[in-house]
Amino acid sequence: MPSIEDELFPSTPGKFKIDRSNRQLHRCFASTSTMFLWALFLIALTASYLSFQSFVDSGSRYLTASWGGIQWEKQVRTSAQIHRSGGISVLVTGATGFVGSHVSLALRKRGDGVVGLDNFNNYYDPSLKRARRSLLSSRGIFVVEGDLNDAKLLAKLFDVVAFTHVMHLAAQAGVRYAMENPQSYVHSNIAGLVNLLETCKSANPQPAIVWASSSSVYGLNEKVPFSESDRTDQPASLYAATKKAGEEITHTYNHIYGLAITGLRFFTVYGPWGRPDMAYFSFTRNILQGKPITIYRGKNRVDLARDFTFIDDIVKGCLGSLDSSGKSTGSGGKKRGSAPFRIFNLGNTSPVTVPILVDILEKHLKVKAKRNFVEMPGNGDVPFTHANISSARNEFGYKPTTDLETGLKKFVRWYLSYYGYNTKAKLVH
Ligand SMILES: O=C(O)[C@H]1O[C@H](OP(=O)(O)OP(=O)(O)OC[C@H]2O[C@@H](n3ccc(=O)[nH]c3=O)[C@H](O)[C@@H]2O)[C@H](O)[C@@H](O)[C@H]1O
Repeated sequence: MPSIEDELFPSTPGKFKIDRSNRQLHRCFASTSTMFLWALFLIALTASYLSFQSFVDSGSRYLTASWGGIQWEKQVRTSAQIHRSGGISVLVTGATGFVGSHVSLALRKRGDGVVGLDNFNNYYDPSLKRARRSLLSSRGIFVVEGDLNDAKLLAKLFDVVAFTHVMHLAAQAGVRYAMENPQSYVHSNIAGLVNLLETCKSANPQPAIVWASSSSVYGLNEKVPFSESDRTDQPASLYAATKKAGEEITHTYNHIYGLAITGLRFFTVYGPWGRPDMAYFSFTRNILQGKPITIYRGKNRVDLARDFTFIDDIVKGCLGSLDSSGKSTGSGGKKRGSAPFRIFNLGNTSPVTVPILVDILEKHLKVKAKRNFVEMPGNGDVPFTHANISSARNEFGYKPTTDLETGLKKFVRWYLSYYGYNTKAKLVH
């Protein structure tokens, strides 16, 4: 008599007898077809479960995510429309950030198509980002709320619009914050960048990319002014290291996939709608509130200096870079020929010390600062920056025109009005 095991597993090796009766063979075929039917049933069950799961997944994504759907696609398409002959269609990442919002408005003003992308993170007060978004929205610029690391979202955006250019400004900024939250720099400045490049390389047509590197890549370089060919292998902060890594990563995408890429080394950008984490901004807030400000000093009490660059000059540099970017040569992930790979300094060429910056703020705010000098902590800061801008000038006519005095006057006027101070610098609400 066959055992229970034989009945259930008739094909178990070593259990078949060569000399079988017809009845045994019949039972064997019967149980094989039963198994076959069970297998079919299980496959059908699994397939219907999986499709139900994907229905639930996509359904919940549409219910919870802030992107997707017919209406959303229409908004993206409308925002990307070009309104001038020879215009470009640009995906601006970090569109509700400081530089991103200014560049988006400038592109829109001259008739280019602009779609923004921003994750509205809370590195600094997101209400400022929302206010910038309202401004963009009032000019017809749609900002998609989403993260650079969302590959599906990026692919969808390129499905909906054949962007000619990407202005990549989304990043984890700030030199000193890198010691508090190092992972956020890796997430945005490395992983997010690679995700974006992956999407761009596969797009058909491939866009040209202009992106924000940083003056901080010069790190401990002491040769002044800083030229693009100077050494950048001594970063002083993780922020700087991720920006330097970005320059290397973009090079590989240019080399392998034929993406046209321009990296811009911004030098301490300031101005209206600026970043609250930066010194000129937080100094203004503290001075108005009667709180002390901390001013770092270098070795031997040497003042720190920055090549502070006004936002309008940076915007001109960004537009010049986009217009002279050249074309990517690849399509669908295949390189067809070489494409431009460029890196430019965008600075002001006239460094100013931090105490002088404070003098100017005091003058415009009409309030004395309570200065507290401390030795520069070893937290990633560098003693000075100074840009040589001849490459950008030769390539696309970059010429900064705003000195710190004029630029800070514009910033202070904006600050007082945005935060509701009256002319006597008192908080109204
Ligand atoms: O060019 C860049 O690539 C970077 O520029 C900017 O970095 P930084 O040049 O360090 O600007 P910022 O913080 O305004 O400090 C200015 C000066 O004030 C000093 N500083 C700062 C804070 C303080 O409390 N006291 C002080 O003396 C400080 O020691 C420094 O000397 C961007 O933030 C950064 O994201 C990146 O884009």
